[in-house]
Amino acid sequence: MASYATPEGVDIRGRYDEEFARVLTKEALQFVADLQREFRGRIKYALECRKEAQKRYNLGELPMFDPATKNIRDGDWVCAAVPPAVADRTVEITGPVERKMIINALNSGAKVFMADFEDALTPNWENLMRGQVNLRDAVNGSISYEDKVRKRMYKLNEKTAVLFVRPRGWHLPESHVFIDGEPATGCLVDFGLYFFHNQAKFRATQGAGFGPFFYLPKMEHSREAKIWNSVFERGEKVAGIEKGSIRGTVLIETLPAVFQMDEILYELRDHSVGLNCGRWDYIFSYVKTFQAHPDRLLPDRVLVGMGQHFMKSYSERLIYTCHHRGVHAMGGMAAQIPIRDDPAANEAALELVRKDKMREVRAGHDGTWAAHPGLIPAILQVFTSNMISKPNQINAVKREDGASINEEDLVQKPRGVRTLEGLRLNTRVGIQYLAAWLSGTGSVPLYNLMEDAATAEISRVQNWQWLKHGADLDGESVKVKVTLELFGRVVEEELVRIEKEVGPEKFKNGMYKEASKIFTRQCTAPVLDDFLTLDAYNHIVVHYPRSASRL
Ligand SMILES: CC(=O)SCCNC(=O)CCNC(=O)[C@H](O)C(C)(C)COP(=O)(O)OP(=O)(O)OC[C@H]1O[C@@H](n2cnc3c(N)ncnc32)[C@H](O)[C@@H]1OP(=O)(O)O
Ligand SMILES: O=CC(=O)O
Ligand SMILES: [Mg+2]
Repeated sequence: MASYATPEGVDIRGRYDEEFARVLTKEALQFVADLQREFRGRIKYALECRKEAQKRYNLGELPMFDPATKNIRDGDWVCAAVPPAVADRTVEITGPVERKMIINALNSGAKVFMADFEDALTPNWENLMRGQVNLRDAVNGSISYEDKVRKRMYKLNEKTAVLFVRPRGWHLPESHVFIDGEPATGCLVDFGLYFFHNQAKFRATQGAGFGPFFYLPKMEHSREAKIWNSVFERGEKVAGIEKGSIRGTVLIETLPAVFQMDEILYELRDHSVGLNCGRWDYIFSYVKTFQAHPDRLLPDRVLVGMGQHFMKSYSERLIYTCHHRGVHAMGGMAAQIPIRDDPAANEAALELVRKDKMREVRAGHDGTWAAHPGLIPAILQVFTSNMISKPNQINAVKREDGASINEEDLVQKPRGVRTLEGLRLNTRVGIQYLAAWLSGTGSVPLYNLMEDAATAEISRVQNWQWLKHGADLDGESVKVKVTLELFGRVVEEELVRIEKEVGPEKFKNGMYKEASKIFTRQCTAPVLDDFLTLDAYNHIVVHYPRSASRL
């Protein structure tokens, strides 16, 4: 049986495939193994620090600005100049590293495409390795895809979006790649393979001498940004390219990170191209951080938007920080997507997206995200007609008022009602998302909204929080408390509703029952699981020669 040629200490346990073998070369694996060996100690320490910080929040502490790094916040430094290739980031489309979607996204008219190994992707072996093959072909310009059923051929246009790649967060292991007897760190595999194969071509064709470009997710502290900075420096050294060639935009999508924005930019100051408001994970992180604070229960998920004081404060402080340091302040993702079969509903969804983007551009954001190509013309229109300067507003909108946004603003309790329908919707969405994720699809349309790992996390932790603290639900004629009994009934009833909605055939062949088990266990766990996908990951690991997964 054919197998991968691996360097000393590296063991590939995923399926062998000739195409994958062209990515998993001995030299590329050596690069990944070197990264793993050099940084594993620091990564473990950073993850331990997250746990320690959480213990303090559980004892009642609130996240805050660190007095020890006041000099960095007060300092008069700026990040390296923005590379010309990414000066204009008015609209960025995002999507999983799936072949057809990569082509569609690069051709979409967006300025940037963020190819996602993270929130939008199930990190199973096939998706990850095909994703690497697809990105290599995309950077080469040779990517194509044939839809045989629709008799349609996909290939790249003359002009395409600039590619950014988002590797997984620090917490996710890659259990198909063992290095010195331990699973590799997922993001080092994603970064390492992509960088090794594409860095030279990318700089020559897309980055005008700079790149590759990355989005860096889910960090909680500047020490994690410092590790990424060292990883970038290591990559530059191995490739023999100038320091500052590689660039990354950090997603501010955890509550602790909002108090570290200057420090994160400072650590990455030679390699930064800004920050982005990862609003969905941010909401998830608010619940996680305050998991032991019964006075900070979230209202229904649909009510936690950018209008909540803590969310508004976060985006404005981010704009102020980025512009102060000379880099882009990127907006986030509106969850609405086009609704094909209902023009009125479609227009209403588009209007919500326009409103969200209007708020962002007026606040001073330099660009924003689109979940779907159908939204790009409207978003582009809102941004280009309302920006004070082009191609970005870095120097035009300073938001000096952002300096006075304080710790209280950033953690202010969200307002709104909690309802039984909220509990039901969380459950219905959480189970359906997880069923899709287990089957290999990491972003799905549900009830006319985009759902991915970040939005599903909100459903999970909100249910957990309401159960843990016995939240009272509003709007019922008699007082209703969220209890295990009530939740058990809701899960049963929502499963029946899901079966009705998707049909018995799809329900039987899908992973709904398995998803319901995992989701229910996580919502009722005595101690909150750190991540939905960390536990669920064990269910998608398939070692070769084939061993049974846990399902
Ligand atoms: C919280 C966060 O992290 S946000 C970032 C992570 N999340 C994402 O990136 C989500 C990206 N978006 C998507 O995955 C999809 O748009 C979904 C799942 C929400 C909706 O998908 P679908 O229902 O399949 O979309 P729909 O059927 O309308 O697609 C129409 C066409 O647009 C394409 N398309 C849809 N979304 C995208 C996208 N984001 N990028 C590229 N192409 C896309 C489809 O491939 C399809 O192409 P085709 O006509 O050539 O076949
Ligand atoms: O990654 C983006 C988010 O909103 O989460
Ligand atoms: Mg996210």
